[in-house]
Amino acid sequence: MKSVTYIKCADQVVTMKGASHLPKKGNEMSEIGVIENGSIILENDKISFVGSDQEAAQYLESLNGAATTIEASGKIVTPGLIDPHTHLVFAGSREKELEMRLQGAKYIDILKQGGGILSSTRSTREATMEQLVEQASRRLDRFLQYGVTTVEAKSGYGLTVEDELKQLRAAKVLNSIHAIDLVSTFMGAHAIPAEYKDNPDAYVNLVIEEMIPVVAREGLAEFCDVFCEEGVFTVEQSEKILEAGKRYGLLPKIHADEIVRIGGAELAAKVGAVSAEHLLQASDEGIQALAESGTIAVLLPGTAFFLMEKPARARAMIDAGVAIAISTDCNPGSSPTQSMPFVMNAACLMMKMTPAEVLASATINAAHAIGLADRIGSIEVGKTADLVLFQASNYQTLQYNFAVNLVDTVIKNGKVVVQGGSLLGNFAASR
Ligand SMILES: N=CN[C@@H](CCC(=O)O)C(=O)O
Ligand SMILES: [Zn+2]
Repeated sequence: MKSVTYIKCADQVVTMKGASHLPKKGNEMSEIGVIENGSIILENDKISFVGSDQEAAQYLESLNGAATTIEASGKIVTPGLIDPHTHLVFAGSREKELEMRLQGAKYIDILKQGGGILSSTRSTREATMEQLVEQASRRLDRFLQYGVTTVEAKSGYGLTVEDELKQLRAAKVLNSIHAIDLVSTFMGAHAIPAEYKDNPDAYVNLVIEEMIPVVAREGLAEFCDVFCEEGVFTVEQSEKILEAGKRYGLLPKIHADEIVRIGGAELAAKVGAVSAEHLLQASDEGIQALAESGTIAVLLPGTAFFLMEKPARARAMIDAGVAIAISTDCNPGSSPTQSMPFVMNAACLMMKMTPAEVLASATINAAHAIGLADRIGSIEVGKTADLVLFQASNYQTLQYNFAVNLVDTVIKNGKVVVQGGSLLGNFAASR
């Protein structure tokens, strides 16, 4: 039987209407399609009506059947938040590195000394796939409570064929058991593993010749990502890996210009990357190149916060016409958080993005960054019913009342999965 849900008279419905073909850039990022006193009707897992409450009542009558009503007065409704960049599946934690960094150690030097990503690689290699699923599903529960309904997840803590596959298979299991939808990215080029320290090119060959073909053959990822960084993968190595991924149908993404400006943004444009991530050090030329290639800048202000660095130049990017998405970068070393709302606050308060731009970055533009904008990221008829009801009477409050979780209700595929801020267990991970 068809289920009908009537979300009645929200103070605001933030629709993000009209950007399913191309991401919002420049001034478009401020056009977020707010309907005052708006209502939404869901039929099964799809949105079938968005508009004024009066029109909604008429539409409901035409359906001629019972509907479940969710009173939304005193709340706003947005599309489900989308996190387009996480390293969700890993074992272990690295709080000692925070202490080291507070005493002056640099994030990249900890990696060069065999810690950092390589420390998480050791723990992840030791874990079974079931243990990875168990640990990541708890993180997904938290994402859901923060209003996130879709998450991209990268591999990159295995760094052997088998361990990379183990991480990607864990993500596949999570996608099938958890309410949150996952999109997978292969990131075997996340670090040079210790056993290849003296022969990084041999590891690049392993990624290209063995890892990429098997990941593609097993259908375990949609995207291929590389940590293009001084002391990690060079621009040349990164290009080879991303081009190899493209030959196997894996769309390129790139961790670019995070710590040292080595031309990662320019490379992203050159290979036609879907997105370039981090970009703290991106040059004016790099930003211009991203604008021209239509590559989305996925900015990670929570990472800049946690690494105590200056964030990316979001305003310069918006002025140049680059489309921006934002993300938690959830990972054990540089951003151990699942809080999209906090990251949204950081985007506003550290990068001076307006509340409207922030919401566009966390919804429709994030959907574009993971290739799903035809299905999610906006509240439009025909789209998947992924929605968040926040305890707020206008969208600006989400950035004003900072570091507070204002999520009241989360609807995923037309079903309520968070109510009154609490997970409804039967929809969360089945553990
Ligand atoms: N910078 C590279 N990769 C991750 C961090 C991974 C880690 O430190 O474990 C990032 O995006 O921040
Ligand atoms: Zn990352």
